[in-house]
Amino acid sequence: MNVPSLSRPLSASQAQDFQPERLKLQVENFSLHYGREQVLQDIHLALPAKRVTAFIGPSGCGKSTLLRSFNRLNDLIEGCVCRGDIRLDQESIYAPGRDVVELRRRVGMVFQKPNPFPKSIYENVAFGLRVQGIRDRRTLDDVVEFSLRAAALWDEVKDRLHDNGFDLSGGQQQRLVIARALAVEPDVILLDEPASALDPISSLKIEELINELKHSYTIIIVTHNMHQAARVSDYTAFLHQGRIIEFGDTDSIFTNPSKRQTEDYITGRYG
Ligand SMILES: Nc1ncnc2c1ncn2[C@@H]1O[C@H](COP(=O)(O)OP(=O)(O)OP(=O)(O)O)[C@@H](O)[C@H]1O
Repeated sequence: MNVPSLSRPLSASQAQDFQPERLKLQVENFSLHYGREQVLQDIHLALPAKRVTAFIGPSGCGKSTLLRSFNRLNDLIEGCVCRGDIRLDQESIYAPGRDVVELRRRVGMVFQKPNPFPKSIYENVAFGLRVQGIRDRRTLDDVVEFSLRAAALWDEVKDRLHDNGFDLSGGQQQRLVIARALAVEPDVILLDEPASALDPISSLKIEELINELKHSYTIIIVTHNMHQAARVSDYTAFLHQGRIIEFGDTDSIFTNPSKRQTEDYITGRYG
């Protein structure tokens, strides 16, 4: 098989053809209902490792639902039923007996509104390790520093690690939440409109952070901001009424979409 260079984005057909070990997530014939309402229909997607994929589409088309399917957060919603499969590193995440706690450690999630815990900056980041029973101070210190550096927050908080997380600005809180997700060594980070509640400068900092993090993590971002999708993502999936209308490398989707619906959406004709 002709394996494209990882330094260049893939076209949709190349992504389908991509070597299995470099695919992080594969969605196969995936459908989801909330009660009687079908929200996702026959989704097929193949997402390469260590790349950023953006989900775009009009309000209510199912972007957040699809995002939540990658770490089975929808399981917590009563009446939610799904069919088909999602594989992480070739293994089904919906297989009977799958350890969902471990899945959510590997597939971390950051929401639109920063949600630090009412604890110190240090304890916010150390939280997941403490839950795992890790008590060794040196280990905790190292992971807290590593995670805060990786989230581009260390320099701003290193002298106030024992201040409450709520004392930070909104943008800093969002980076704190990202540090908390990084501390448990995820493979995948799901970002649901992570910058939409932030001011423009904080929003740009999150975008810069995403550009750094993609060297180490596979990232999926839901965003309503077309400029942001174009800036931060390598691939884009356009959803409409629960279906993937088009998926491909971001440059192609934004400059030369193959479907009329995609073009109408990204040029602001609807949605
Ligand atoms: N917990 C829930 N229970 C029942 N229906 C839900 C639930 N969450 C979402 N829905 C419905 O599922 C559909 C898809 O919602 P979802 O939030 O995934 O869309 P979205 O594309 O992310 O929308 P937005 O851009 O407005 O956030 C909508 O019709 C919504 O009303």
